[in-house]
Amino acid sequence: MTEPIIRLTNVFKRYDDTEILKGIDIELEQGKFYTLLGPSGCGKTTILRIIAGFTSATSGDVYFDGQRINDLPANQRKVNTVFQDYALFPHMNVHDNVAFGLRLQKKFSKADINQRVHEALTSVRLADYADREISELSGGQQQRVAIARAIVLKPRMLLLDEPLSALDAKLRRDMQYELRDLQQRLGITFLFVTHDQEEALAMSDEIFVMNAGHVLQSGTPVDIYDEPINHFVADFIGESNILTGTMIKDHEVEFVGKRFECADAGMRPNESVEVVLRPEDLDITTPENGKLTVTIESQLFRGDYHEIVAYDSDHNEWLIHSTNPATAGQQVGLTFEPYDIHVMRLHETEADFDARLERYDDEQAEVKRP
Ligand SMILES: Nc1ncnc2c1ncn2[C@@H]1O[C@H](COP(=O)(O)OP(=O)(O)OP(=O)(O)O)[C@@H](O)[C@H]1O
Repeated sequence: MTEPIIRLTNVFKRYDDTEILKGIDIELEQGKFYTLLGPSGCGKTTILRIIAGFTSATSGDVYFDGQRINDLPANQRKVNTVFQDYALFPHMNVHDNVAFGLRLQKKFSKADINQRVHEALTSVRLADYADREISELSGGQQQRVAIARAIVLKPRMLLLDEPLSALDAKLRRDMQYELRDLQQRLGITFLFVTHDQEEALAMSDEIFVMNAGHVLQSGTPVDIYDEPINHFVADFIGESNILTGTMIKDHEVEFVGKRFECADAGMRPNESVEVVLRPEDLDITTPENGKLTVTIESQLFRGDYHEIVAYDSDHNEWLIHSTNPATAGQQVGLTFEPYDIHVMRLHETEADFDARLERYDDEQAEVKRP
């Protein structure tokens, strides 16, 4: 394997008596789109700041291309940051904002600077806006100037700290496509910070799900969505029905007093577990054709599905995205497939989880999604 562009090993960060990062190990490969995802205050920005060199790790190591860079000043690192508030200079026009970092380096001719600014503005589709004042731009355009200002320096890596949070929903979605497209065109590594799980799922090659100073799980959006490692991840990513259950034996789990075939394996017989079923993997049918009977509490029509809330005989609440409508008070059967059941151990580390999946991968293939 080629050397990762960034490697953090056992990174801790303490402010006064508070431990903000508690042993972060991450590796980022060249040319991929990575996202740090987690609730406010979990330490995402602190990781960016350590990589950028704006703050240092209390302990642990930071490598860039295999070289330890803990003590390298920020301005000598081949990374640039796009901040949440853009941090543009309001008294300069678009061209001068983008040219600022190049001029500061004092090694480029005027013609070089003009050429590079033009290229950067073209990349973000603002080539015609070079002479505009910042105050004459929309929020989305200002965001693109901030990105142009970062990429004009030709960094090997771009750090993006919640860059879309100030935009309205429609613009935010457009910018998600644009950023993803830009990353692929430039071929440089992006490390993107967000607390928005939909944004992370839509944009990333790989996501690091964080909580309280730890990376809980890393993987592709599909891996994390389909195989959340624990309750926090299952709850944070997408919508979930999470139930307590018992793993009877490999490929057989019990919940709500019934036993079901499932894909999971590698737990102790009769081990207590949690079971995740995604609302979109459930549908409703007649009670006799269902795997479980539930009573409908309410429903909302959402355009392409009916969002149903129901309760089972153990009083667990179920969220169902059904293709069929239902009426409050009605008893219906729930349908789902063995591969829609995701079983989680109660206290499993990511390393143990990965090892278990690898061990049981062949067996899982038997009941996996076709
Ligand atoms: N300079 C500092 N001094 C003391 N505490 C700090 C400092 N910088 C950050 N913190 C604390 O560290 C914790 C993590 O902050 P960080 O900005 O990394 O979180 P985050 O996950 O990026 O959250 P958000 O999405 O709200 O920005 C927070 O509790 C914050 O108050």
